[in-house]
Amino acid sequence: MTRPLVIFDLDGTLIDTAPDLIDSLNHAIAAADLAPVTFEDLTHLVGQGVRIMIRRAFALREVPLDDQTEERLVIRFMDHYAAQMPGKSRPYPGALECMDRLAAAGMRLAVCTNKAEELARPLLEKLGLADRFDAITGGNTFSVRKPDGRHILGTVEMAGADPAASIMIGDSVNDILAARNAAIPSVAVTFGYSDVAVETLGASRVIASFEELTTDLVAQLLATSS
Ligand SMILES: O=C(O)COP(=O)(O)O
Ligand SMILES: [Mg+2]
Repeated sequence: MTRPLVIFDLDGTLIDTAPDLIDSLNHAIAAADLAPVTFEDLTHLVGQGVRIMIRRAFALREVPLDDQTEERLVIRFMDHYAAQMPGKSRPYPGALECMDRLAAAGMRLAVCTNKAEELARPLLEKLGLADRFDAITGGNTFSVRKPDGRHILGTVEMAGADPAASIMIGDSVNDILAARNAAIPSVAVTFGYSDVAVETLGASRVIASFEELTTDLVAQLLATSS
């Protein structure tokens, strides 16, 4: 049997990056005199990478944003974020044990994030996690990104895995839609950065902690989808 591939979203799923995202976003937008954002704001801003996060912060404050300022603030964010990595970002409780358990059962792991690959990869390296994954793809790895299903399918291909033996774990609508568009099962976590209740996203399953992500659950979701 093909070894299953468990694909994790990064921000708000595998790693709690919110404190650093908020710090770097506030550092960037302060240069344009925008008021700082909070965690509650972040759940509406995050999900489509840095550029969209900055655009949404300006929209939130109802301040117009020209292309030149946008470019400058994207660089300001990226520089600040990269300089302090891994900062306060840590895997969610139970994430390491979960990955250990799945790997011990012969399952393979990948990351499919809308975070820029040049931020995602070093973050995982600095946390000592990068070697666990057969593929790490970001929002700029392909010409499309989540919710486009091809972001997931490209990740599966890069990992040398089979879409029919793959599942996606995520915290936001992008992850669950991307999984649906790739025709693979999905698991939504309740502890991430969704701006809506994850129960409404149509995931195959909802979990409140990584303890619930067992090898049995993965096997069960793959069996019912094939
Ligand atoms: O950084 C973002 O905007 C989204 O990242 P994620 O896809 O890992 O949640
Ligand atoms: Mg996420």
